[in-house]
Amino acid sequence: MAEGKHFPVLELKGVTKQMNQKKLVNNLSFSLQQGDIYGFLGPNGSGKTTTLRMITRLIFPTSGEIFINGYSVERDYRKALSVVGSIIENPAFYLDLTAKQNLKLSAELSDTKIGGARIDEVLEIVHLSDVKNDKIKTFSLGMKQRLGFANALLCRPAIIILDEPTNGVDPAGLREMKELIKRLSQQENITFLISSHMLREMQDLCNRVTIIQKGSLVETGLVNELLKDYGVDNLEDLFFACVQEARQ
Ligand SMILES: Nc1ncnc2c1ncn2[C@@H]1O[C@H](COP(=O)(O)OP(=O)(O)OP(=O)(O)O)[C@@H](O)[C@H]1O
Repeated sequence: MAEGKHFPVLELKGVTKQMNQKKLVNNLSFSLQQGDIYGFLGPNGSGKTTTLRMITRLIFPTSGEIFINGYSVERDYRKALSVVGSIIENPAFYLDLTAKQNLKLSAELSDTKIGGARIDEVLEIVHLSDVKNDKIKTFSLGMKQRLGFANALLCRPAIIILDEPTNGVDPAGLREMKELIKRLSQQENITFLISSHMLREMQDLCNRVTIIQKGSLVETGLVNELLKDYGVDNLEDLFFACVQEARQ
């Protein structure tokens, strides 16, 4: 962590992304504290993926700045991104290699030094030790998803970023994923930022939400407090109350 004072694990300060005269993300500011599970919500095309891609430096903001543990993603990206595990695009694994071989390859490509013991450790955390020597082509989608988590865990991240992780996952896989996220948040104190349209699942999982629309912040805060403020009892109603209010 940057020296001196306590920083949010992730902080966006007035971040804007403009493309072809259009503001895909508009002056967005919010911050994430350690150990929380954040839902990142918004209608289709509201700028969630664009924001997550800026946080992980796949694209650059037009203006504004992003900090991770106090380090600027633009100016100090090695330090900033060394604590980020992300699953933004679908994790692409080599189907003819085993789970362990895939993680080994990923570890070799990483900026951080990752030993063989850590590879075994992350496979254990996601309960894939028994099949670590099986080829990925024999894996179910749920197992591939867990391997994606194992891959994100390799660098001992402070934050894991997930872009619509529930897409195509069956109910058993969904339950497994939610349990895994809760366990990692509690036991490893990992912060999660999860973009999703599955509001019921997000209600089970998240203690905080950030809602955006047309690239702009609509609401951010503790789920329980926002439910009270808006006089609703579930995240779906909260979402529509926020998004409709912003439309007017
Ligand atoms: N490379 C690009 N060039 C121009 N416009 C883009 C580009 N990428 C995304 N957009 C536009 O930016 C807006 C925000 O897209 P983004 O994918 O960030 O939204 P999202 O909230 O993740 O949407 P969804 O929930 O549908 O995944 C959309 O209008 C999209 O068409």
